[in-house]
Amino acid sequence: MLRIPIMPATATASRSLPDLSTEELTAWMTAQGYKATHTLPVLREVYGARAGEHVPKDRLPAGLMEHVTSTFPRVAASLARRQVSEDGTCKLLLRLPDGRTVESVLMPDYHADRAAGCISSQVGCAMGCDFCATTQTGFERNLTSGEIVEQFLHLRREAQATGRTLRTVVFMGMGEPMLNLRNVLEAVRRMADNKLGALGWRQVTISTVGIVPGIDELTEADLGVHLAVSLHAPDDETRAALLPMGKRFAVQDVLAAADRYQAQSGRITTIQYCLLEGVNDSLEQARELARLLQGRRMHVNLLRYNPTGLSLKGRTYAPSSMEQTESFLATLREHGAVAHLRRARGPDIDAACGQLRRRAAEQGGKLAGAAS
Ligand SMILES: C[S@@+](CC[C@H](N)C(=O)[O-])C[C@H]1O[C@@H](n2cnc3c(N)ncnc32)[C@H](O)[C@@H]1O
Ligand code: SF4
Repeated sequence: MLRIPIMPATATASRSLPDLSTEELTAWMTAQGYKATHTLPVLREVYGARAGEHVPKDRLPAGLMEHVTSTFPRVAASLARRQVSEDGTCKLLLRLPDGRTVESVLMPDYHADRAAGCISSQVGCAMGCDFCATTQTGFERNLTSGEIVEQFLHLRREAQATGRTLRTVVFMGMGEPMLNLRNVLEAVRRMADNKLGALGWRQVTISTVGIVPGIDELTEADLGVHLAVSLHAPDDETRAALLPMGKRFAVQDVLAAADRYQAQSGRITTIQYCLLEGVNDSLEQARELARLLQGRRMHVNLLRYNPTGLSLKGRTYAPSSMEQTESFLATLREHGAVAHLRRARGPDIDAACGQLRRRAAEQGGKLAGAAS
């Protein structure tokens, strides 16, 4: 099987606790004279749903947590910027130990006590999708598994501060998760391992621009997370004009890989479709999309486009009108597709992925991380 090359994560100087694998933490603890059986309670204390509460203190030797966290901090990333929208969406810009920055977003749920988190897998992105702000500053590096998990911990703290529980995590922030799959899966294991008690597998969604070997590796990994595929057009020509990866992987091949994932995991695949005026929002395209999805266990998530200024190719995209959006949705449904319109989040802040980071860079003179 064709394997995608795994771009190595650049190691950062300091290591936080989320950066350590269970085996690494166990090795350190036993070298310090603690029992290997104390690893799990320590990890539960850090990642558990009610971190710090549900592990009775007397099950850990006195001073162990302090010893661990003074050696390996709970988080190494610091908060560089925070934007809160009128709708409660909260966008964080986190500064990594090497000075680079990534975005993570907390989105309140319809349930007043729940929230969803959107996290990044890479600093920047190499995929060059024409309407996405993330890729405009290029690709800098993969995030380590710890840096991914730390976003989850930051968002969970934000959620807790507003009386919410972080219930789901989607990899829809900066970067293409399939090109950093080893670290993404390692992070997912730490966030969603039942033994650690933070989330469940089905509370995690990995979104991809449609890297077929990556989807197949996810199938092999057999974790039972949800898969989202960013399709954005039903035909290869329109898709390839928007997403360069569309030239490499045809629509039918991407959907066939998603079928394989669905057959193995039992999970319904989400098809992400960002409506761009005059580009991919005709009713004929809606009919074609519905035809493609016939007989497949997939549902369409229509996204409102967040304008981001000039595109990579120097184009200016506009979101489809509400009228056209509703007609597109109705046409999909009339032709048998299961489809929903995703609520626009944080329209009054830099809601599009990559925007806050870009603005911070413009205001700060240069991109964080380029400081060296
Ligand atoms: C930022 S990507 C990250 C995950 C992965 N790289 C992917 O493409 O699926 C998450 C989703 O946001 C969409 N997106 C990117 N820029 C957007 C924008 N300006 N407005 C609305 N959606 C956007 C992408 O097409 C994709 O469906
Ligand atoms: S849409 Fe996804 S794959 Fe495309 S440039 Fe943005 S982050 Fe990268």
